[in-house]
Amino acid sequence: ELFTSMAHLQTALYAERDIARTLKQYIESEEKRIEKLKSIANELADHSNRALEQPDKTIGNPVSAFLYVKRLTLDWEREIEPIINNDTYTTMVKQVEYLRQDLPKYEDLSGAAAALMRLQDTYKLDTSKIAEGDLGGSKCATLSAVDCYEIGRISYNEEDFYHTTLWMNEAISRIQDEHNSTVSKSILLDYLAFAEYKQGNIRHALSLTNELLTIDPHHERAKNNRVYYERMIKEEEKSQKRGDEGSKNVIHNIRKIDEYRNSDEFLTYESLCRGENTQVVKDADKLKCSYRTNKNGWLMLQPAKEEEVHLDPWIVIYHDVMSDDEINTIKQLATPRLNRATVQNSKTGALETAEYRISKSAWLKETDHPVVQRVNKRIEAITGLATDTAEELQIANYGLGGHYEPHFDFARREEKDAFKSLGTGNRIATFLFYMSDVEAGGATVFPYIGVKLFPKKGIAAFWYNLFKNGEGIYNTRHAACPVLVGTKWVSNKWLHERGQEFRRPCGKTEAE
Ligand SMILES: O=C(O)CCC(=O)C(=O)O
Ligand SMILES: [Fe+2]
Repeated sequence: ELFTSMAHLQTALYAERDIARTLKQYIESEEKRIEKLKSIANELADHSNRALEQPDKTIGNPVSAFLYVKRLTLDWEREIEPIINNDTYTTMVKQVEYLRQDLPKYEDLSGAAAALMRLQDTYKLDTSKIAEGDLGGSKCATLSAVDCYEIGRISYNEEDFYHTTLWMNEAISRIQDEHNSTVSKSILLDYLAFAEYKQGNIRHALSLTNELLTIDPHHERAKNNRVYYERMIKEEEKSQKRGDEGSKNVIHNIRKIDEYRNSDEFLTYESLCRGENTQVVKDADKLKCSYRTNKNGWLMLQPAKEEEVHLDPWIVIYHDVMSDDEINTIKQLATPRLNRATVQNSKTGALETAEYRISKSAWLKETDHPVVQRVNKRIEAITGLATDTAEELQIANYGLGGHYEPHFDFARREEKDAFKSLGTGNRIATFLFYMSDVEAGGATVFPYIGVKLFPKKGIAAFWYNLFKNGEGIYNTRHAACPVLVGTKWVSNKWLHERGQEFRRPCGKTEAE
């Protein structure tokens, strides 16, 4: 999901800046051109005025006649023509078109709306609070009635009538306080009534339609809908009198239920994201903190600050395990096009956008970068496991609403071939660095065991995904909660089975 990535939006900010520069430059050069055109026009007017007073004098004198003809031919072509026929405009249009490629597109708009609705659901936020820009973090923007209407329309087009209702209602309540909104109440009522009908609330749909008809008595669709809703309600009442089974024939198939979103797992995931203590975390009183040295020279000098957050499966956090400098370097290596520079072409004067693009795949090859090597060595020292390069550090940048639904990091039995191409076996363990603080949201949660980890810049989480016999530890199922306010950077290092024979010998059972 590119559109929720902060890095992507940041690229758009650079493009926006460059478009502004292009426009300003264009305006400046056009202003100069207009000045020149003005003086050309004045000159022509002056000359013709003077000459027309005494045409004979001007045209009759061979020298003046020569100069006059020269002025309108040679000089015209050399001096005037380039000012009149000038392609600054076309150049500017092309430049803006080029830069626009990096601006958000319509699919980004629906992505941003989807992110808002995801946050609304997961964090149980009031629609009006969201519209007020009140998301629990810093507040900076509010939504107008039209903005709410547009969000409602996006949901409507995706047949998400639940959110359509919430946002159209919000638009209606905002329109009362706005003077000249560009959306009318009757349009909002029209959408709202239909969304209510689609959710099976026919009586409510009818009363909204009646309200619409008091505002706009000639609304054709509303008149038809009123007849239709009234007939449905009558039929429903008739069948109820006859004692038929409910009103199934009327409302069947109207409600679209997203099964997964209503599953226990998903509901637990969401409640953990909200920070609720849904489950009793087993053996929470036995958790310990310690300094880990592993008799390793490097760790002896600077022990890893280990904090247990769960015993079985074993999940720990390491504090201060990545420095700000290292974090900045890794972010920079992983961010495409953030190091963009805008330069001026010396010949044409046009602005050119030079891209020092470091794509993700380029990053994957940068295993010899000193910071990457240092980080890998640290993981080895702390975990006692070898870091192969089958999967390099993976960097993720979650923006608004960015999330990752519940999953296992290891390959299940039935997907034996998942990591075959790597040739290094399954993911034995996960080392997950947090490279930013997150203002609100963005926790890593483990729905089966009730563990929630809140991001903090410089810490890392570690857990084994596999028992010693290679079986997957299903209780490590985890998810990344949607980012509510701020941006979240994490870096994953997956450790594989191969190469660990002496470091973590295989066992016949789960434990040993
Ligand atoms: O970002 C997180 O909190 C978890 C990420 C994760 O689980 C993954 O990338 O596999
Ligand atoms: Fe994961």
